[in-house]
Amino acid sequence: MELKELRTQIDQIDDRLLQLLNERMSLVKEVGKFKTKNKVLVYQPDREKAILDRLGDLNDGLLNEQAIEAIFLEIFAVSRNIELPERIAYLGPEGSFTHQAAENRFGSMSEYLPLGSIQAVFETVDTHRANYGVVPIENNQQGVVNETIDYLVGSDLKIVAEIPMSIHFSFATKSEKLRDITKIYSKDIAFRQCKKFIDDLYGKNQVELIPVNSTSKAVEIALQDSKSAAICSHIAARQYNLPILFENIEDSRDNQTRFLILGREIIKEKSKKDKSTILVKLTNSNEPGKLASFLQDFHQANINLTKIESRPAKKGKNFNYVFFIDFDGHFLDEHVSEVLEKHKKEITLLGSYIKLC
Ligand SMILES: O=C(O)C(=O)C[C@]1(C(=O)O)C=C[C@@H](O)C=C1
Repeated sequence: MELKELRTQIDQIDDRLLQLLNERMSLVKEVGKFKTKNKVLVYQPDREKAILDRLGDLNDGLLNEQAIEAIFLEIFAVSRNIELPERIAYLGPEGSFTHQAAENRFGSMSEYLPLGSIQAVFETVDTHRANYGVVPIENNQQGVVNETIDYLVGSDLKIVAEIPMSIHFSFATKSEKLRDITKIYSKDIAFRQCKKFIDDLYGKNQVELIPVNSTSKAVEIALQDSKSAAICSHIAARQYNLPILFENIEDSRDNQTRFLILGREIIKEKSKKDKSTILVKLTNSNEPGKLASFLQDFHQANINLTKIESRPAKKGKNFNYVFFIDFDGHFLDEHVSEVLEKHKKEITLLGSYIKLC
């Protein structure tokens, strides 16, 4: 078939796609009216996941799972904005990996607020200046982000979803010849994680590695100096239109960060596979066996604990601790609700949400 004919057919399909998308959005608008009237949350991650799963099972064409997900996450984001414009606060700066995680989930239609600290993200959601907040909670190479746990302990915000994201670095530069590059800018940690790539490309000592505060800053500098490059997130390079020469240059493919989406209300709908997060402040926690007997109740109810972190309670003179616990199951599951009820004085439920990792 001639190119012209192929393009005519593509145009016809695009016309149909547009019409179908608009039909979809009319229905979404009705859903929005229902939700406003009945005070139901706009963001329903379990419903989105169910749609993706259904489409994945149905699919027998050229699109792979990631492509379907990317297209539909963008459609959901547009839908949510039609229902109610969303404003997302995240730990900045722009172009950070948290920004990338937020955009992956909330799409390009939402309004984004880059903030300078995890505390500011909590405050902004708490005071209704944003609908949701996105913060990192742990990295599989470097452990938990204590600051996030500490603010979860001190705030009324809830966890509405988790976003696991593989951390990939890109090599971006204006230079057309690799051998012209004399300086590479990035965060310290990024140099460490891309050491093999840099050594392979430049050998030892042929290029100066200059650490800066954020990978977005690295991009800004590399944009000014065509004899330099930045090691950065994909989103940062794209934002400043700095050409990416190599993608996924990190030494280890296992580098994953988990982010949390924070909201003001707990998600009540269950999905096929949920997890929950609770905070536990044991009364008389110094009594021997207190923690063990508390955990035993979970074990007896057949609840699988997947994480337990302890943080200083920061109250009183003693060494008291708050436990941050993740387990499989939803707070509405009978076997879970019984244990939560038994320990209701000691437990604060932070949320039940779809388990993605
Ligand atoms: O089903 C809903 O509750 C909707 O609001 C519709 C829709 C969608 O576009 O399919 C949009 C947002 C929700 O997060 C889930 C699904």
